[in-house]
Amino acid sequence: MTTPVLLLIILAVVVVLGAGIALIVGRGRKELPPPSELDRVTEEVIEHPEHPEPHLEDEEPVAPVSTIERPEAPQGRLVRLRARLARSQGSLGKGLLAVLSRSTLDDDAWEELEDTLLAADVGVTATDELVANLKTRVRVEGINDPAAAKAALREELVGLINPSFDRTLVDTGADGKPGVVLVVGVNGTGKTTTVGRLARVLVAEDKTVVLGAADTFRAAAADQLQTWGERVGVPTVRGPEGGDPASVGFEAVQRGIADGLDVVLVDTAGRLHTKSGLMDELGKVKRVIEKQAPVTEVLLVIDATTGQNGLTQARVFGEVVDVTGIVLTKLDGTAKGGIVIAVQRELGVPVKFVGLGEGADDLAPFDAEEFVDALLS
Ligand SMILES: Nc1nc2c(ncn2[C@@H]2O[C@H](COP(=O)(O)OP(=O)(O)OP(=O)(O)O)[C@@H](O)[C@H]2O)c(=O)[nH]1
Repeated sequence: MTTPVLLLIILAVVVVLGAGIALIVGRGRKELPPPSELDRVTEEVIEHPEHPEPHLEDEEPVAPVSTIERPEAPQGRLVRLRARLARSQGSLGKGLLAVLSRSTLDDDAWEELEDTLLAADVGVTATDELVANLKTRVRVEGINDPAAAKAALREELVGLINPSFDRTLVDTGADGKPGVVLVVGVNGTGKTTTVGRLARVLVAEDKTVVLGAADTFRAAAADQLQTWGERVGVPTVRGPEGGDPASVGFEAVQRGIADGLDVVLVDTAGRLHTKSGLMDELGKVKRVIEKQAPVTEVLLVIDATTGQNGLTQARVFGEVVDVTGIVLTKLDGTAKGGIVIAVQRELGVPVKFVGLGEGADDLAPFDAEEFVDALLS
């Protein structure tokens, strides 16, 4: 072999080897996050050593929602939902009115009234109170016609639901910080749905919002929340599946402060009130969030169809996180609207919203008089 040919072969081998090495090195580099991302993660670990897990927003993107919706305006929503409430609680109202429209209110009639109230989950003490008050009024005021009896029943029911409770959502923060709303409850009560619907209510009021997906048990839950947000153009802060929920709450509020937003809505994982470890974790979520800004509202979501169990949940959650308002969901799926009275008594805090269907705007602010009127319509 001549020297030029030998040189050519050596040159070709060097070129091929060089290209191969460059390819391998290039692939290795691709797997590292960009330097700016690494810096951010490192900073977070240094800043919050108690939550060492890095949190990347929108880490697992879900399919983007193409158009941003305009949520239903409050007025139209109320008219529509009032009718639905009347339909769902119709049998309770009819039952009560049927008893009161009798020509004589004898012991049997009072007993029947009592049974109807108990069957609607009003609770024993509230039922006893209502029946005793009505009996007295019938006697003292000489009520002897159905219309007057209905008016007295209306007043007594409104009184039991306590119209003086302030039922406005406390979503305004102090010192230029956002309002922070923490949404808690047992599994499947409708927490994520409620956060999504509240975001829509706030967007319809022209407020700026960020969502915190502190349900890190299931990636699907964070996806679900993110989709709710995307539908109305609201961002979601989320963490890795199985990560620290307190960290996600902390970061969501941090984001709310940094971006000068009005409200941070934090969704939490469903937890059984009987599991003390999970309840402790919830207490921690609130404490960690409050390193950034005070939680202005803790909403406990209760499924109206769960009856007595809902009351036990209310008691235990109330002990751990100072519940300030109740959201009663699935009221469309039960005629046991009396739970409104029972749960307020149990916790001493107002029902602020009721869920009346599976639609995106099927959440209504609760109002004592409207509720009773719908019941007795
Ligand atoms: N009929 C009716 N269904 C509702 C209402 N609110 C929520 N739901 C339904 O209840 C189911 C559970 O809702 P989610 O929001 O996923 O409940 P969650 O509490 O976040 O559930 P976990 O994260 O598993 O604890 C969904 O199918 C909702 O559509 C309501 O007011 N009426």
